[in-house]
Amino acid sequence: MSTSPTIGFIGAGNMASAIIGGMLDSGFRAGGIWVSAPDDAHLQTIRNKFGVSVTTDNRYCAQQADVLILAVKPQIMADVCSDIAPVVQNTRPLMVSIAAGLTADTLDNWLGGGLPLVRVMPNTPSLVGMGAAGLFANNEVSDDQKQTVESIFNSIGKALWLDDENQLHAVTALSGSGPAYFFLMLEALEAAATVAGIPAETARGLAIQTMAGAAEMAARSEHDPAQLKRNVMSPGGTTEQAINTFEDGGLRPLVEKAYKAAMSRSRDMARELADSKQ
Ligand SMILES: NC(=O)C1=CN([C@@H]2O[C@H](COP(=O)(O)OP(=O)(O)OC[C@H]3O[C@@H](n4cnc5c(N)ncnc54)[C@H](OP(=O)(O)O)[C@@H]3O)[C@@H](O)[C@H]2O)C=CC1
Ligand SMILES: O=C(O)[C@@H]1CCC=N1
Repeated sequence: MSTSPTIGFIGAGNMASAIIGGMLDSGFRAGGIWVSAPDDAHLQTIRNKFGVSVTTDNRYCAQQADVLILAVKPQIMADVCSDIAPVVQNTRPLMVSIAAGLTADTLDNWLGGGLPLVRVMPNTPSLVGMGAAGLFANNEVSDDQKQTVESIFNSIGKALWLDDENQLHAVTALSGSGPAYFFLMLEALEAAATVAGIPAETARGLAIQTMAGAAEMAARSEHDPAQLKRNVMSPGGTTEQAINTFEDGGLRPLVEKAYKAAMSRSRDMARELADSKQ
């Protein structure tokens, strides 16, 4: 693979935009990126924002790419794959899918078989260079190609390889969906502080800074999160009251239940989508 491969994106939504924005910030060339999606007006917005090349023709985008990132909803992936299959069977780019649930075998089957394919479960903080991605490669992927995908996702955050594709369900429920869990916490904290009389803007600013500070501390500290939490809880103080309220209200089992619901949905999607096109 060349040192600066052309990267194609099929799909131009939330996740493709997050990855492209992060890649450009980290020094990838806009001239080396192609994006395809059905709505020309939306594509023009993407082109104006990022300076990338755009087309409404998925096959044309596929033809340009050394690395082709499939960034459409899982439910339309089969149609997209069967449309581009003749092109990619000819040009044999490194295929990358970021879709939740869809297995490498299912995707490879839809693409005509035998292609190098990496499944990635990224997340939206990729847009600000703080993404977290789990990666799994099928047997056709060379070490060189692995390095290429790793360098793309490391450029927008942290990329970690998995040996077992099944673990991607667990990663989806952790870091793929995870940003939404923390946004929910921000919403709830902001609402509670607003009810207590703090202006919404101030409440949001303090809540965000607190979440960012706690994450940075957890990342840098030699202590585990339980110890860091105890360090905030002065005996007989305020934090203890809040933490006891969370524990008594069943926050831990609720988190586990929510996590399992996301993981189970990922498994169900894999089954439903594989069955739907057989
Ligand atoms: N959102 C997230 O946090 C994460 C999402 N993912 C995965 O990423 C993938 C994309 O999700 P997300 O970005 O949120 O979804 P969006 O709905 O935001 O984006 C989907 C994109 O696909 C485009 N599209 C629709 N039909 C076609 C077609 N036939 N050919 C080409 N493009 C098409 C849409 O075009 P138009 O804009 O014109 O409608 C849109 O740009 C999913 O598979 C999801 O599982 C993975 C990790 C995290
Ligand atoms: O909710 C979803 O299905 C996708 C996958 C992970 C995050 N968003």
